[in-house]
Amino acid sequence: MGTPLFVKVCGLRTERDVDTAVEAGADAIGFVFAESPRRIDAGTARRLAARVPDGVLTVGVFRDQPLDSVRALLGETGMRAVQLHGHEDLAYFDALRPDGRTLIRGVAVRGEVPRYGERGEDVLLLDAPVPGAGEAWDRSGKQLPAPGRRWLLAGGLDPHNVADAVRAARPWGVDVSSGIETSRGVKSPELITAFIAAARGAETVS
Ligand SMILES: O=C(O)c1ccccc1N[C@@H]1O[C@H](COP(=O)(O)O)[C@@H](O)[C@H]1O
Repeated sequence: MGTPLFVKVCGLRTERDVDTAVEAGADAIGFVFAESPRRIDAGTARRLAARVPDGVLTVGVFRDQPLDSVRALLGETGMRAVQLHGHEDLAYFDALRPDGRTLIRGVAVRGEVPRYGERGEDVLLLDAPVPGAGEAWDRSGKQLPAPGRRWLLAGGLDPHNVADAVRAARPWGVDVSSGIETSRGVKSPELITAFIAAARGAETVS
């Protein structure tokens, strides 16, 4: 058996959805602070994050926001990881590194796939050109990160396609938002559970 697939579910906004994700075995739960229909305020994030057990990563998602406000929100909400999904440069990543949080670099893949580690990130997240839009990106002919690299596949995944996507791309993990929603920003407990089960199911196929 290989390394277990890392499963992140993103854009959760209610206690019910957080509890469902934890019970279903999510490895990470994303809370969006970037401009988005899924955006939540600091108080809500702090309350939701307090329900997440230690073994599950809480991830604050940001996009091209001032470093000071990102730092303040991370501290206030107790997030254990930060996902930077915009044009944040190496200096921006370097400034956050001493805080000791897991650094996730979200990249909208348009042309070539960026190499793992260019910002010193712990995890590289490869996403569609419009983050959180539920669109897949064209992976054909693309040089994906080497096996063993910590990278997440995202963009248009759902309970029906995640297993095939994992078998084809062989990522270290997966991330989903739209594919576990009934309408934009509204998560479905059934879809959260189905997604995590389907992703885990893909691990058993060699
Ligand atoms: O979800 C959002 O609204 C969002 C906003 C800003 C940056 C990232 C965002 N989400 C990320 O988008 C992918 C999943 O997208 P989808 O499954 O195709 O809807 C994932 O990395 C989220 O963290």
